[in-house]
Amino acid sequence: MFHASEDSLDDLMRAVFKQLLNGRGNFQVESSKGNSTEAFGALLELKNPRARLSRSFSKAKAFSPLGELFWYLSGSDSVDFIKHYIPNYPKMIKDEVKASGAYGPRIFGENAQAKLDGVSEWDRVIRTLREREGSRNALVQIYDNSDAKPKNGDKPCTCTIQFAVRNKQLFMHTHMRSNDAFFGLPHDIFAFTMLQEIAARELGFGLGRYTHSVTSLHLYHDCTATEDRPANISTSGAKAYYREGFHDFSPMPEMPLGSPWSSIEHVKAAEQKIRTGNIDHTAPADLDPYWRDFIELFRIHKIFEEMRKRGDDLSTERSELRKVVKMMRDISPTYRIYILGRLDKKQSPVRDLFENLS
Ligand SMILES: O=c1ccn([C@H]2C[C@H](O)[C@@H](COP(=O)(O)O)O2)c(=O)[nH]1
Repeated sequence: MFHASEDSLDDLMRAVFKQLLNGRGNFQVESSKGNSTEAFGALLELKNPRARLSRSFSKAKAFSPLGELFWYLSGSDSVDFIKHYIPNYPKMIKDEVKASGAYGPRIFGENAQAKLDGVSEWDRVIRTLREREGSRNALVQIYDNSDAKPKNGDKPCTCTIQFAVRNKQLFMHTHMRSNDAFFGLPHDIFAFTMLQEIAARELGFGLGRYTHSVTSLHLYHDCTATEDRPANISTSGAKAYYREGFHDFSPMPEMPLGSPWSSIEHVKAAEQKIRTGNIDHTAPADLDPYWRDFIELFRIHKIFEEMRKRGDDLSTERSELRKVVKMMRDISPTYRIYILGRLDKKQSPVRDLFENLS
């Protein structure tokens, strides 16, 4: 069995890549999604669940995990929604319209209606822990037996998410049947630890540790694109990441105290407006900066997406980039590296535009 317990997502990924690139006892597995090296039976622990974003040169991504989180919170199974943040999604699940394995509807109800009515699986878990802090029943089952039946359907990789209160702190444990160490793992840990912090705030407990068990934790071998699947650069990517050495440690800001759900509703509404074209949509004035930052990041992502679709050259100064610089001044410096990562900022004038940020 492989296990690792670390302070940050980067330290955890480093331990996982070390095992999958050079460790003992791994399996070589052939699957329809490509050949991979697998650690069978893995247990990971993130001691500081707020250190959930990579600060590395090659894996520092915030936009796609944040987009995926709000896809879950919206209870959506729309491929159109998630492909705005993860363009390869339709190819990965082989469906252009509906992600049948989407987690959001299973946790919060379709389009989060059950959450709005207070009858979702999430609400049941929260009630369970309110009634009895020591409960071992506060879990949501995501993978269902019926998922095994559709032949080519998108099957959830997550089996259960479970919460528990210990020493007045909210702990969370996720079990996954299958986890892609390079692309899936950082997204999954980000989303699940955010759900953990949301539940901790809703219940009024501190944030405990996050644990994550996986039956098949695997690293795909590099391969070129075929008609059926996109190219994969996981193994060379993991090697490049490993060569970077240790990364700086910078946890995300703490979520404001109190139930976060009214703020989440504001961000959900804003995300939808921005994604569907209203790029200038701004947050309500009284929204806490923690949540306002997410809205600004969604706006910045939309600006970059529009530029990418038009094929704009990101090394020249343009009005959209000046707008991004202006927005960056008002959001937490934690997120700057993710924004800079979207630029070809090595040359002036873009370099000067972003370096003069105070
Ligand atoms: O939240 C998710 C969803 C999917 N996957 C990866 C795991 C597998 O590489 C692939 C799904 O393939 P199967 O296990 O269904 O064959 O997607 C994840 O890592 N995390």
